[in-house]
Amino acid sequence: MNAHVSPACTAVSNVSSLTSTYEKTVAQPLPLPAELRRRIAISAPLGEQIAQQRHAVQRILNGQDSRLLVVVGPCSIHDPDAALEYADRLAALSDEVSEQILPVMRVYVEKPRTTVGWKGLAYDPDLDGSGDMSRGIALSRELMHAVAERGLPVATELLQPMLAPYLDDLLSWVAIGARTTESQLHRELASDLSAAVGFKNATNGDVQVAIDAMQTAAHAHQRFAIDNEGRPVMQQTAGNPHTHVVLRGGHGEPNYQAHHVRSAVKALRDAGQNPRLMVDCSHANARKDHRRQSEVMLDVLAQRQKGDANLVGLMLESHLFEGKQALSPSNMRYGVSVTDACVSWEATERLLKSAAERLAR
Ligand SMILES: O=C[C@H](O)[C@H](O)COP(=O)(O)O
Ligand SMILES: C=C(OP(=O)(O)O)C(=O)O
Repeated sequence: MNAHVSPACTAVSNVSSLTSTYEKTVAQPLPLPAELRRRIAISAPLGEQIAQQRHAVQRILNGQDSRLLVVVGPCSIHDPDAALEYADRLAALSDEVSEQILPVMRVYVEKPRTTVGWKGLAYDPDLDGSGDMSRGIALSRELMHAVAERGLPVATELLQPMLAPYLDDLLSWVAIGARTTESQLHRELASDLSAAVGFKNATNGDVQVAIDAMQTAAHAHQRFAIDNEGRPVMQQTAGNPHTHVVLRGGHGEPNYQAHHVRSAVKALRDAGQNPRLMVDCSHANARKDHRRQSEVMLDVLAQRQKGDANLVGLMLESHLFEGKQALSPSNMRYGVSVTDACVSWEATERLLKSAAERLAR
C-alpha cells in the first residue's frame, strides 16, 4: 500500500473497486430462448426428422450402422445465404451417397479463438464488431432451422453454455472444441444434451482429456443453467451416453495415422469408454493446410478398409469456394471462409463420392 495515502482515501478507492461489472458496462437485452423457440418453431414432422437423425448418428457411434458419419461444411458461417446454397448442394449429394455415408452439415455460429478475432454469427452477424447478439442468435436459429428443413442433420460447436437453449433442439451432433474439452462447464453441458457429442482432443494433442470428458458427460450432474424463460436454474442433467473422441491433431502434429488410432482406441478401452472415433481432417491433422484434408481422409478410409471398424466418422472443413479471406465488410468474396481455409464444393463432392464408392466395395 502507498504510505502517503490517507485512510479516508483508501476507503473511497476500495468502495469504487467494489462496483460490480454489471453496473459499469453496457448491456443489451437478448430475446428469451422461449421467444425464439416460439417464433422459429419446430413442426411435428421436423421434430420427428431430427429425432430420427439423432438416432441414426447414435447408431453409427454404437457400431449398429456401418455407414460413415461425415460432419462437413464451412469452418464458420458468416453469410447465411451462402450457407443455404451450400445446404442445398449438400442435401442433393447426401441423397446420392446415403447408402454409405451420413453427411451432417457444420453450422458453426460460435468460434473459439486462440487469442482474439471474430467470434461468429451469433456474436457479430454484421461482421463489424458491433456485436448485435440479439440478431445473431435469431439468425443462427433461423439458419439451423432452414438447414434442417432441407432434410440435413445439423452439427455445431457449443461454446457458450447459455446459448444452448436457443439452439439445442435443432442439433443432431455437437462438438465440444479442443479449447473447452477440459472445461467442467462444457462437460456438464454435454451431459444435458440429447444429441451425440464429439469431444476434440486438446490443442496440445492430449487425447486423455477427451476421454475424461466422455466419462464426466456420461454422469448425471447438477449444473447452473438458464431455462427457456431466461431464469437461472439448477438443472439436473441425465448424463449423455452418446459421446466420442474426435482426433484433430495437436501443436501442428497430426494424430490420424494407424498408430495414433490404435493408441487412442486402447486408452478408450482401458477407460471403459466407447472406442469408436471420428477423425477431423482439418486443423492440426492437416497442419492448417486445407489441401491436406484429402490426404487425411484417404488415409482414414484405407485404415477402415483394412478392418479398423472403430473409425466411424470424419470431419471436413468445406465451403462453396476454396481457401479463406480476411474480414472486410465492404469487399467480401461470396462463399469463401472467413476463419480457417476450406476445400471447395467441387473438391467436397469429389471426396464424398469417391469415399462412397470405396466404402461400397
Ligand atoms: O476452427 C477454427 C479455428 O481453428 C479456431 O477457431 C481457432 O482459430 P484462430 O486460431 O484463428 O483464433
Ligand atoms: C474450432 C474447431 O476445431 P478445434 O476445436 O479442433 O480447434 C472447429 O472445428 O471449428
